[in-house]
Amino acid sequence: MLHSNLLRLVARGGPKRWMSTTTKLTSVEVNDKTGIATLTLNRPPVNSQNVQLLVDLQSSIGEIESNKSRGLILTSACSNVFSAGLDILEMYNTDEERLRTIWTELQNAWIALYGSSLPTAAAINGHAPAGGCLLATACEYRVMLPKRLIGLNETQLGIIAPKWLMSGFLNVLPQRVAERALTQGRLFTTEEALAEGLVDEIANTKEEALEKCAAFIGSFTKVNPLARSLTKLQFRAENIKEFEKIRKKDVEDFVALASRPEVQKGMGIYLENLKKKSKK
Ligand SMILES: CC/C=C\C/C=C\CCCC/C=C/C(=O)SCCNC(=O)CCNC(=O)[C@H](O)C(C)(C)COP(=O)(O)OP(=O)(O)OC[C@H]1O[C@@H](n2cnc3c(N)ncnc32)[C@H](O)[C@@H]1OP(=O)(O)O
Repeated sequence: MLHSNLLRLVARGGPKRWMSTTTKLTSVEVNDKTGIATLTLNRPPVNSQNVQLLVDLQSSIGEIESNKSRGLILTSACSNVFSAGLDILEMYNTDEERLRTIWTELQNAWIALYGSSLPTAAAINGHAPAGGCLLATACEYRVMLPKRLIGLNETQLGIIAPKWLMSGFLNVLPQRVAERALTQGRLFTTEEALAEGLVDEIANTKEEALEKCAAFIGSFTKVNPLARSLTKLQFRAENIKEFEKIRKKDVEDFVALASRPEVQKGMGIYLENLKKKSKK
């Protein structure tokens, strides 16, 4: 009781310490009382994942791990979007080297989060399609605001999510639900996501979502951290091993796919539609 009251107090603006951070598109704040770090994605308007955001994310995860925080909460500074996934503008009309860098940094960011030994939770305070869902499902626990969308919608864009990118999704959904959702490119509403187990709780505000994430991380207070992390990593080891085997080839596969004229044309149309929609 005392512990959860403390977490609530702290999440509402109790004593906080800003850590020195050299990154710009992510920030890290460690709560002095709980030792829990909040990692905020800060690339308005939609936290689309360009190379810089992905590099900053890795650097912030590294910073949190080396500062021995008790856990990591991933959230967004954007008011209605957790992350819109990969920055399509960066993948459009570019050269192979840039595509290679984008994909390598996405892989690096995913493995840093998925393979983190710390307890991790996502406070999903907005939509989380594609790469946004990837980051959320790399965490161990998800709390989401109502009436937002989450899922891997790649097939809707005519593209295929590789196996490693589905790992987190497959960790939390029954195979049958995951297969159907992935083939349909389905985006779940928060309420549907809760019913299927894609998210663990719903919160009405970002503050409440942070509180619930902190309570999840607080649930490990009495568990030996080494035993906890080794147990977590045992569950994830197979996916990580499979990923390591194919990661180089996966970069080349992505570059080949994303450079295809018809895929580039599709991206152009998708971007145009996004822009038209946002002007309405
Ligand atoms: C397409 C990739 C092709 C080939 C690669 C091949 C295979 C590899 C597998 C790839 C695996 C991962 C893929 C991805 O992550 S791709 C990205 C998929 N993301 C989406 O489909 C989401 C698109 N965005 C939205 O649906 C909405 O923006 C969202 C998130 C629901 C928020 O809605 P809203 O708050 O109303 O905001 P707007 O739509 O008005 O957007 C504001 C502004 O942002 C621009 N924008 C949105 N999303 C992206 C994006 N992902 N990349 C770049 N830019 C984006 C949007 O155009 C608006 O711009 P404006 O200039 O008009 O203000």
